[in-house]
Amino acid sequence: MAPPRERKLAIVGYRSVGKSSITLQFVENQFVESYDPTIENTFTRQIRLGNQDYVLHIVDTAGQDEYSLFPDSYALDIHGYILVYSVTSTKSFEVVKVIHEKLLDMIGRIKIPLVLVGNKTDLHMERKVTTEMGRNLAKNWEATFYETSAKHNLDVQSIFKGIITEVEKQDGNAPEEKKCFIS
Ligand SMILES: Nc1nc2c(ncn2[C@@H]2O[C@H](COP(=O)(O)OP(=O)(O)OP(=O)(O)O)[C@@H](O)[C@H]2O)c(=O)[nH]1
Repeated sequence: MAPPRERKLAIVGYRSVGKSSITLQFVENQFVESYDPTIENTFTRQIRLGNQDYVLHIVDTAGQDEYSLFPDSYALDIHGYILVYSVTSTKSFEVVKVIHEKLLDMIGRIKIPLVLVGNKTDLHMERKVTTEMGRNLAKNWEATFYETSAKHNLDVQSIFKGIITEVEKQDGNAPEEKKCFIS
């Protein structure tokens, strides 16, 4: 079997949308109710997609707003981006659009491997951003769209499977098989 491919992913979005919670669910199968703002952490986890192993380095970034300067380092060695908003926050949905613009500007390419994620779907009563709105935005970007609940571990794994597929596509290696085995 081919040696594992190392891929570095950045998870970005407005404050408190669940970036750390998604990362923690994926890497450690845990959910924490309390909120502790992130500065920056990198987590590592291995997954298998088709016949290929991947070592994923996930950079859990600090929450941004529309005025934040996007750190230059996020343009350098990142293979793919996970853009997250919360379905309970219109503001976070607006901010994710600004972040997308900044990313395109900074990287200087129209197409970069990214996925769009609407998190906190378990908070039905507090929902402000409809599935349709998220889907339309992703369609504009030609990106894959997921709605997730980090709390209930709903579709969290799909995000990582999806972003790897995007990274491979843009490297010109479409994975033979879409199945994802988590090891
Ligand atoms: N109900 C619910 N709460 C969530 C979910 N994901 C995260 N939270 C809560 O939302 C708060 C913020 O979550 P974090 O994962 O710290 O958010 P973050 O985007 O990393 O925040 P920053 O570090 O400020 O950027 C915490 O209290 C979490 O418990 C979810 O899917 N459902």
